[in-house]
Amino acid sequence: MESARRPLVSQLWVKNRRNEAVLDPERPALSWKELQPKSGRGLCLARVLHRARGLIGRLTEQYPSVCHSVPISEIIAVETEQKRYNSDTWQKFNHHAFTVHYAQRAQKHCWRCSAVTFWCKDEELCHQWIQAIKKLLELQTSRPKHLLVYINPYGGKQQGKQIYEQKVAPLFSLASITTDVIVTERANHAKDDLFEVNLEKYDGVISVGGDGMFSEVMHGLIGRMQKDSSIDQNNPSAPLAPCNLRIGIIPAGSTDCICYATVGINDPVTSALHIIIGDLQHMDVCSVHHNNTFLKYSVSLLGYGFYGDVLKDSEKNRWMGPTRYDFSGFKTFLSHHYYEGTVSFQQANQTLGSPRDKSTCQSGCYICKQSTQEVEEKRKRHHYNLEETEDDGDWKVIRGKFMAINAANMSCACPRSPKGLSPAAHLAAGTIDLILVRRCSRLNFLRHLVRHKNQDDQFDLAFVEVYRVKTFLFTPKHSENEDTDNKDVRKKHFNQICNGNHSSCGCNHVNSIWNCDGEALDHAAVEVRVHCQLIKLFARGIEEDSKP
Ligand SMILES: CCCCCCCCCCCCC/C=C/[C@@H](O)[C@H](COP(=O)(O)O)NC(=O)CCCCCCCCCCCCCCC
Ligand SMILES: Nc1ncnc2c1ncn2[C@@H]1O[C@H](COP(=O)(O)OP(=O)(O)O)[C@@H](O)[C@H]1O
Ligand SMILES: [Ca+2]
Repeated sequence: MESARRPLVSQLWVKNRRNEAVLDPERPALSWKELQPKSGRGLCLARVLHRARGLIGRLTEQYPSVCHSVPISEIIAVETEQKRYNSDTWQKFNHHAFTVHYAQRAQKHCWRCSAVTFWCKDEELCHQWIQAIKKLLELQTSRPKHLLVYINPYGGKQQGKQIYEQKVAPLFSLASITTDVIVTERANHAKDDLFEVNLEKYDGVISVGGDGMFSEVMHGLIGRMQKDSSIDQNNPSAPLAPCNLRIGIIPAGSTDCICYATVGINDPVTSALHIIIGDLQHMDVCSVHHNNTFLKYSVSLLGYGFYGDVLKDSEKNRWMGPTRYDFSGFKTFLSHHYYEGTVSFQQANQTLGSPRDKSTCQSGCYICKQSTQEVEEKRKRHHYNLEETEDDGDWKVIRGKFMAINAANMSCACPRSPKGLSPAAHLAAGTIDLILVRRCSRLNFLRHLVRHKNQDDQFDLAFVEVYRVKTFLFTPKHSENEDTDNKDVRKKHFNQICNGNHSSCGCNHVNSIWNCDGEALDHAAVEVRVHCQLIKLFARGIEEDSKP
């Protein structure tokens, strides 16, 4: 037992160079460092070059005695080397080699699967190393072994199936992860399936597609949990049962903001590696109700006005792929609509930070960690039927004319806006950032939009307000029935680019619609409530310094 904790230290060869390799179960990490060749026994060209490099390095103080180190938690697999090296190396080491595959940070937030082959002088040493690494890998208990995968073949650029088969499946198989793969045949296929399937045999569910596909998987899992726990989703104040299965996202959609904002990049290989090593990121979920009827859950953006109109117009042009949003965004910008209504909300406790904070939510975020403890205590109290002591503040009511009402449950960072709609929003603090953009000129609205692309503060404008809240209500000024009936009111909302036939401008509504993670809601009047850390993802949040 004692020997299992001692480091394994051996001389192994990497690319024909002698290295000292150390497998330290205490750290726990695998490291290797090139050893300088011994003097004497003649001078071969390699040795001369090596010495010269050492000398130059010492003179310039950059001798490359690089020590490579890989945490065990980031090793993907270890395998006996098959014959793929030139026969010289193969002969020299009598065929004894093993290869370690590991996750390596490439560019910012982008991970790649790298491999290093260690050559051993004898078979026993080779076997000892492979067994020692495998033993440490077995201790990585958070890694998934069996996954259920849903692929939307029509998301984004319709590449979901190819992305999964070419970039992800080979990595899963290298890591000995087994999968049941379902290519969806219709909308809601994944969601409906998750209500029926035996989930006990899986360690996680993977969504291959965009935010809409993720939303389907999430609705399936959350809905199934509530059904199994006899919780009525129509009750807006019911404490929901959390989902134990983690969800993984392989980005293959149009915005992929849930992936981008939880991993830092929308890259299928990076996401696959986070899944394999069993990362964990808790995430808040908003429930949306209308008149005590459950409508939907949201994790990224709930947007009324501008983003609702963009969505409505873009659905007609799905054939354009992700470009549909830019096209409809441009059209919606020109149509320049505002909507009247009342927003009421309770501001969150100040310990949960502010949307104007300069620091952002990152891996190991202390505000989210604090919420983890609170949510655990709250669930315990609920389990033992103890009373809740909510100290939420007063309700604030704002009546007005809005260009946009955006509720960001996370930063909503995506390739279109790398810092997102609310750069300081938290992934798991149990809060939503409510952004109100009041009626303003086209130029001012453009100024606000442009700030999503640059470093300027998009909230530092007189017509923009932002609040950190736990719950909010929205009531449109005009009743929802009017929307389809009252043509006179519609006319009041014409503007210079709308010629009155409305077929192209999409402005024939007194009310806008809610864009809920890219899906349209059927009602404008909504009650929204955040459920702290309801779901878990195979991710780790944004790493501060993720350079190689
Ligand atoms: C002048 C440049 C202005 C650029 C403004 C970019 C703002 C981008 C904010 C993005 C927020 C994204 C929130 C994410 C929501 C997603 O869950 C959801 C679903 O994703 P899925 O398709 O993967 O399933 N996606 C969406 O609803 C798409 C929202 C995209 C909106 C793009 C708006 C482009 C606006 C362009 C205005 C151009 C004005 C030019 C005037 C000269
Ligand atoms: N096989 C399918 N056929 C049609 N629609 C589907 C299918 N599978 C999933 N969907 C639906 O497609 C919509 C968009 O999916 P998503 O993955 O978000 O792509 P995008 O990012 O391009 O919008 C979602 O509403 C999802 O429910
Ligand atoms: Ca979508």
